[in-house]
Amino acid sequence: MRLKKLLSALPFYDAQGMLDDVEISHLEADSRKVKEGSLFVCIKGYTVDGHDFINQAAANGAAAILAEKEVDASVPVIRVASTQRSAAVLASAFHGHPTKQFPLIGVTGTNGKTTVTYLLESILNEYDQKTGLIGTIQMKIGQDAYPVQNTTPDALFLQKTFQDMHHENVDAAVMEVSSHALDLGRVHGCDFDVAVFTNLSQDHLDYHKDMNDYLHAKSLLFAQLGNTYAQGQKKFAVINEDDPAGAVLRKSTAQHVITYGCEASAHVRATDIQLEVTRTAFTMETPIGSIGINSNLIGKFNVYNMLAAAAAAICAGVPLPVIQQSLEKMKGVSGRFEPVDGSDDFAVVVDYAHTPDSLENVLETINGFAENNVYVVVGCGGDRDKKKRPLMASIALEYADHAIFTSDNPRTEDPGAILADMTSELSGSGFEVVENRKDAIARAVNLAEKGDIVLIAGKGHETYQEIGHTKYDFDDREVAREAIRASAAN
Ligand SMILES: CC(=O)N[C@H]1[C@@H](OP(=O)(O)OP(=O)(O)OC[C@H]2O[C@@H](n3ccc(=O)[nH]c3=O)[C@H](O)[C@@H]2O)O[C@H](CO)[C@@H](O)[C@@H]1O[C@H](C)C(=O)N[C@@H](C)C(=O)N[C@H](CCC(=O)O)C(=O)O
Ligand SMILES: Nc1ncnc2c1ncn2[C@@H]1O[C@H](COP(=O)(O)OP(=O)(O)OP(=O)(O)O)[C@@H](O)[C@H]1O
Ligand SMILES: N[C@H](CCC[C@H](N)C(=O)O)C(=O)O
Ligand SMILES: [Mg+2]
Repeated sequence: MRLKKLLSALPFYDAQGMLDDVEISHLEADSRKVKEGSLFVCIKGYTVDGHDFINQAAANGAAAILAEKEVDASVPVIRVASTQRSAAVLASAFHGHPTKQFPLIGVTGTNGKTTVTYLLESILNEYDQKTGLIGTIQMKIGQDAYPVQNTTPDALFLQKTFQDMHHENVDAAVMEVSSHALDLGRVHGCDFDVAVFTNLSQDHLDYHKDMNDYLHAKSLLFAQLGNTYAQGQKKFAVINEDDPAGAVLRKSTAQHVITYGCEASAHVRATDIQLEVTRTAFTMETPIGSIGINSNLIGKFNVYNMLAAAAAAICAGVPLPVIQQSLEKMKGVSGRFEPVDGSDDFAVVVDYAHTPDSLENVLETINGFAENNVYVVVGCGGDRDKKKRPLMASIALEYADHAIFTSDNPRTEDPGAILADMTSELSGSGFEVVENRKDAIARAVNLAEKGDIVLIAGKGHETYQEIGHTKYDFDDREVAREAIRASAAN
């Protein structure tokens, strides 16, 4: 594409050098991956500054540079106020505005995003729609899956991926939208049709200044839905009525608001909820009728996830019987309340709870079913919100009969220091510290007796443990299975 044509997507820019005949073949934010004809986007990162790699980009064949700072280069330089935001808009234009080609559903909130996107994928598939999916576990086009590094990838990867989805004829796409992505403008350039809010509780206070700042980032998804109605276009905000943050978020958009929850005022509402150890049943009342749901998903928090997915599916025009069939078929999401087989005496559950609220929800659910003792194995990630560490530890102690505190992904932090942060406010008994995660899981399994439940929290579907900058193979489910086998053999 001609650079000048591409730049018509931006309202303002300063140009340095001759742009007339410049042809752009590719957009790239990593100088090491620049090819002949790339537009190199300089991003001031958390670790390094992309502006420092202009020479390498030019040497690799960059046709032009998009920069925020004044820079010298042998190729034309386009200066903008925010390269991150401008790059998102340019990437959308470069790839033919792919998100205008199919409905896009974005899901944000502290907990439940992955679960809601998987529920939506399965509802849309049940409705014979081919879907795209982007989130924490993976990226999917139809049934083909690809690995991802971030829950919400950077804008250049995102827009290219949406173009691939369009070429593969997806009927709709569902994606998780993290607060980091909203704050960093990764989703600028996405034309969302439905925006879903799950809930807000403490997390990521290493990144966001405070809870208000975090809420503000979430609100950007709803603001991005727009405040004007295009001819014939219907856009929806799907909001959790029972979460106090919902009242703020609904004011961030002038589009239609559909609420869900257990309160009588919600548009999509759960009544007669029956929480059982192997299933959850409830009645779902909606503006287009009522259905009974008998689901394999466990816990009241999953009732909220199902309501959110159903409300978004209703907005996307899916009939109620299809929603019902799909929710009832859904087996669960990898690493979310996933049982580990192997013992006839006690139960072992692996779950991705890595925030205070999710840990509390899962432990509350387990306590509701436990015939005997509840054991929890849990740690906190390194290079992440330190403020959640003591909170998670006291929740573990409050709800479990015995807590074993261990390492999650220590990353570049000292595992002992993370554990000290977790246990700093605890006193008395009811917990122990076993730094090595494999040993901690084995310890819990060895302690468990008939009727007990062991919860292994925090890493869910992850198949690695990140220590320093290295990811070592580690899967809680495999480690637990091995520990159960070893304990049965003794
Ligand atoms: C804090 C944060 O968001 N960091 C993201 C950021 O990394 P960074 O700022 O460190 O990048 P950097 O290494 O300083 O590089 C800056 C620029 O220089 C370029 N560069 C660098 C080196 C070089 O030789 N040449 C060059 O051009 C880089 O390509 C980049 O464009 O840009 C990277 C590329 O897009 C991201 O992968 C990375 O996410 C890291 C891995 C991360 O952990 N992010 C977390 C905090 C995150 O975003 N999490 C959210 C929420 C998860 C949840 O739901 O809870 C998510 O959406 O994943
Ligand atoms: N609606 C919910 N409310 C509270 N906790 C939930 C809810 N849904 C799931 N959880 C808990 O949070 C954990 C993570 O769920 P899920 O992966 O769906 O959330 P997420 O928002 O995608 O998380 P992440 O921010 O890491 O991407 C689950 O394993 C469960 O413990
Ligand atoms: N998306 C979250 C996942 C946390 C998972 C937990 N296992 C950890 O490593 O802290 C994050 O990057 O903060
Ligand atoms: Mg997720």
